[in-house]
Amino acid sequence: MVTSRQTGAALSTSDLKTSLQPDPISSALSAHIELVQALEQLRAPIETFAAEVSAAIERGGRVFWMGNGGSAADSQHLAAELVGRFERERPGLPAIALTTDTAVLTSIANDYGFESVFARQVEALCRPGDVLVGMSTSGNSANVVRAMERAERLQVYRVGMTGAGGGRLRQCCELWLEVPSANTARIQEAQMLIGHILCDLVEQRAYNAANRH
Ligand SMILES: O=C(CO)[C@@H](O)[C@H](O)[C@H](O)[C@H](O)COP(=O)(O)O
Ligand SMILES: [Zn+2]
Repeated sequence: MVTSRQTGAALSTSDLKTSLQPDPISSALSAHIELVQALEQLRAPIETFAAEVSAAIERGGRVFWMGNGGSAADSQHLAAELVGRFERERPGLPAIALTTDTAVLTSIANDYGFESVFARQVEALCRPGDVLVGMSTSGNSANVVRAMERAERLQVYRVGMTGAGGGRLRQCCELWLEVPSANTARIQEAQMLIGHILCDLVEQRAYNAANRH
């Protein structure tokens, strides 16, 4: 069996199909465009996502991001947009990616196992009223699921961003954003678009608050 992940999940039929396409460029572009158009159906959950993140920040909370592989990079990218700047000048916003500190990640993985790398950080850093965002294409990464379960006990607002179906992550988050695709790369592209829209909405609110007279 062809496997692609640490989780041992088999490559999906659509992943395999993509590698056999006679015109991979056109097929990737068409699949991307079709998926982006389908994101209109996520308008309401995206608005809720932005409202929850803004409300958490306004009450002194923080937004934490986590994920594996491409989703780790995406977590860092989105945290950076909020701490630094997206498109407007406004105060820095408190966002933290749980994927960055190699000493913390390796000590937890070495002493407790890789499945605990995010959960242990959630236990140490998250407080009631914070937001935790889990980015996963399968929804089945054990370290992300375990961290969400830990966050529930801490009264942290939990957002799951997944591909079609949502895997195990769907069950343990309060807000679920489902990108309707089974192709890992296409899901990640759509998740970054959702993330950038979120940054725009949250930043706009922070900008308005900072410039109110
Ligand atoms: O970026 C890619 C594939 O596009 C990979 O690095 C991918 O993120 C890794 O295989 C992850 O381990 C997949 O985890 P998940 O999205 O199922 O939670
Ligand atoms: Zn990728």
